[in-house]
Amino acid sequence: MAESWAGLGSAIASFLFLYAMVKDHIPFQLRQYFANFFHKVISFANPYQQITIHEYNGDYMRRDKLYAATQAYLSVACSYRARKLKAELGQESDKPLITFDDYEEVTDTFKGVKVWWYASKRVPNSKTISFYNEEERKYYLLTFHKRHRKLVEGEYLNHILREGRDVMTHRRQRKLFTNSPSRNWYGYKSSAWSHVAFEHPATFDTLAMDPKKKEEIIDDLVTFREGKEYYKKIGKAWKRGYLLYGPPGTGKSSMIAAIANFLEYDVYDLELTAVKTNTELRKIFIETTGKSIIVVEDIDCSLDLTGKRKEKKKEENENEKEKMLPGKDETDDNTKLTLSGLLNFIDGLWSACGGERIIIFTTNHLEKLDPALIRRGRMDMHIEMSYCTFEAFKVLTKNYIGVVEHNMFNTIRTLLCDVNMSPADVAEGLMLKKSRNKDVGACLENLIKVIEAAKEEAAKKKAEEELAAKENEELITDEESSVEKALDLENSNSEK
Ligand SMILES: Nc1ncnc2c1ncn2[C@@H]1O[C@H](COP(=O)(O)OP(=O)(O)OP(=O)(O)O)[C@@H](O)[C@H]1O
Repeated sequence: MAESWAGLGSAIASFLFLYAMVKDHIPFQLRQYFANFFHKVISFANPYQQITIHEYNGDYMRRDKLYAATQAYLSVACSYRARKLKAELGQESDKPLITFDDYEEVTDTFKGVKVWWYASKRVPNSKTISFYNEEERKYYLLTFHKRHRKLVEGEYLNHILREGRDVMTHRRQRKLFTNSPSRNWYGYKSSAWSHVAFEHPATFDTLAMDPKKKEEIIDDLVTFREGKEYYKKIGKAWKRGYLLYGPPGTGKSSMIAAIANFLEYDVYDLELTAVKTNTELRKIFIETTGKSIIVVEDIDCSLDLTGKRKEKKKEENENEKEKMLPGKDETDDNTKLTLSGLLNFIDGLWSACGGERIIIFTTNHLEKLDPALIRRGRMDMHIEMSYCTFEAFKVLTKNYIGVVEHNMFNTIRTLLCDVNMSPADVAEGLMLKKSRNKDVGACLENLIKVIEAAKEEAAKKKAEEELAAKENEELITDEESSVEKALDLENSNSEK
């Protein structure tokens, strides 16, 4: 065997030597013909096939999406098998991406089939004087056996795309958008949204509320996140609306942050009072992306029951009321933002625009909202954020002072039943402060004082209200009796 390999080696060497000698005397076309012929022979004999995935294709300004997904996939799936690794921080990310270095090869196995990945780059030829400033062109080379071609093309590449996108979603720096118009650095392209990094720390663990209700919400979110096929099957847009209502300081904004962190979505904080027309609302919406939450906080302060803008003059409002009834304002698209514009936005355009979007309205006054705005189907889940219950209090003590049980808990439980305290007020009372020597007992004592003061304040307010109501009642009774007396006098005079 060794002899035959040695014979083949020397035959090739002799052939190459001869070829080098006569190469310059062979016409170019013939040389080309030989090159093609050898290439065919080698391809025929080689049982392996290769696919190249370039970082930049055609449009050099844009990174190829398959390349980016492959890089993300390989960083998680097989980079640990490489000897040399490299780390980089992408523009859209806040976590370094660890992948295998150039000229490294790793293997992957999909459905029992082994494939090879090789990272490489094409370095520009320094001898060539190029008009353009040529840069390195990176690429991945995927090698697999020819008999697995169908599996690789049909399933493996899709698998990489899907998994890679998931990895990118987890790693990306999430954003908080607000609809204050801005111009980006391209100059020619203006955007309806400006953004900052979304870094709110609230999670469902830090949220103080009834644990059962919390479970229900998490369950609903998970069902939504995994419901792509289901929504498709039932012919509904992949979207969900949540209405959060409750008094100030009960955690509505914290809940939005917790949802965004749980689903890893971006947040679009829509300031409706800054939107002038229905057309503008549509334009703003079209610029949002999937995997996002669109939030309208204090919806009752943005639009009133009939949809008229708060700041309009009274007499204008009278005319507008007519026009702004749902379904009547199609011609007004360019002149004002209306309730029906918002309803159309939720039902029509929003449904038509891609999937995986959540819309959240918050309000302190549920009773002020138009039922049409919050009916099921538009706002699928109504979530009440209530005053601090004992269960919610325990979540706060666990997070704020690290205790789940204490002999002062019973007193606090009784007090919380007697008075309406928002979780924000309770949280403030529990804050570990230097003045309290960061002592748990001192914090709880302080909280008891705060709740007692609130209780006293509430009792005082109630007494004042009762007194005012009584005085009002007496005033009405006095007025009624004087009117009656006046009538009696008038009647007796007329009888005379
Ligand atoms: N349920 C809660 N769980 C944990 N922390 C809470 C909760 N409610 C309020 N807080 C604390 O109080 C602060 C204010 O709460 P948040 O802004 O979420 O209330 P809100 O209901 O949105 O108030 P508003 O209606 O005034 O906007 C938060 O930063 C948080 O620290």
